[in-house]
Amino acid sequence: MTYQIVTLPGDGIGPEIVGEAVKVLEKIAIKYNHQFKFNEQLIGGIGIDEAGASLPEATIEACLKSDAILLGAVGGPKWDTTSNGDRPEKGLLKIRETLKLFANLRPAILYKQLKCASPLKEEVIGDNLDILIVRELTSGIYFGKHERVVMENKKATYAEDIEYYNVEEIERILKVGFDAAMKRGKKAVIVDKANVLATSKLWREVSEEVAKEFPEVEYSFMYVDNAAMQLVVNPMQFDVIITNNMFGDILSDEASMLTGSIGMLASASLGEGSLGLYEPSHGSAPDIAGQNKANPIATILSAAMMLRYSLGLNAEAYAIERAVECVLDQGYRTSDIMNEGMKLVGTREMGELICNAI
Ligand SMILES: NC(=O)C1=CN([C@@H]2O[C@H](COP(=O)(O)OP(=O)(O)OC[C@H]3O[C@@H](n4cnc5c(N)ncnc54)[C@H](O)[C@@H]3O)[C@@H](O)[C@H]2O)C=CC1
Ligand SMILES: CC(C)CC(=O)C(=O)O
Ligand SMILES: [Mg+2]
Repeated sequence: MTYQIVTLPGDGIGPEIVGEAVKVLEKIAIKYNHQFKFNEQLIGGIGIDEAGASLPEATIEACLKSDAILLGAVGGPKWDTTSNGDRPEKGLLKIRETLKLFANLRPAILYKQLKCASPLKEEVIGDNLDILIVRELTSGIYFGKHERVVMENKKATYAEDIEYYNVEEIERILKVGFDAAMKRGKKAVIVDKANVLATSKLWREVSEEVAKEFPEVEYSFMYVDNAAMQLVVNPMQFDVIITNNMFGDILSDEASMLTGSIGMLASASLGEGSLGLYEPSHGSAPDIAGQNKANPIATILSAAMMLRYSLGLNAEAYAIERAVECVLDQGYRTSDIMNEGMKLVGTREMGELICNAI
């Protein structure tokens, strides 16, 4: 069968890690007799440089015609102050919004081989850590009004960012979260700041209603400040965490360290249909870009999620996940997950090793 895949390498380490994930998908295509047609498009800083926009029209058109999208990362100091107000991150937010990808699934899974790569004590992370963060992705403060008003009297200058959620937006992400919990450990924690925020209070009300549709799911609420602490004190208490756009962004970076590195955390951004966007949870890592140092595993595992969720290729997704485990079993590590006695490899070598293990 033939599948159309748009690749959006983006900036910084993006091209390096997407390159390795494409190699892995090419190996899958050979082994399982599929055809993946890759169509590379621009997004982020390179979009601004080469096409004058962080999300060029041609990219949107290609994505809409595709079966799935694989993205690297966007951003970098070069574009932190552009003259027309555009910046790489705007392209990322816009593609999520345009494709209506409201549900961001970020699994923080500890590979047993990486227990000692985490800065947390082994007894804290346990043996089977597997948390799914379900993050709302197309609303909240990232999509509210952002304004800066400069007054003549400098002291009166102000800026504001508005957090907005309506019932429909909250309901649909909660349903994704509760549904995921039903297929896992049947436990959901809704993370908010309901002791302060009106939006969080609304999330709680809607949660009580949605929960009635999932009577088997044991659910509770937790304030985000406590959740940040609980994730490092007792991460094993969590099964599914459901939360808003900004809290999910922050907590998923924190949860990544339970797995050893942000370079291990894959993600899937999904909407109502089968079209999805798959990307590692990390950014463009300008500090290591172009040095063959980036860990490509988060992107490779995101490609596995793409096979599972958008293309329905479960066996193939599983083959990638097993290949990653096999390479970790053999002791190969990129520098972010390196430990004594292990074999240090670069981005390209890690990609090759995973291909060879398929
Ligand atoms: N989805 C996206 O495209 C995102 C883009 N960004 C953008 O990325 C740029 C850098 O942001 P930062 O805050 O530094 O976050 P970052 O996630 O790019 O990097 C944070 C730290 O993690 C390390 N790191 C990240 N990915 C890694 C990997 N695969 N292997 C090994 N180490 C890895 C980096 O070297 C750095 O030390 C900014 O322009 C930011 O706006 C940030 C987050 C998400
Ligand atoms: C750069 C942001 C817009 C996105 C982000 O940090 C993320 O999705 O993890
Ligand atoms: Mg982030």
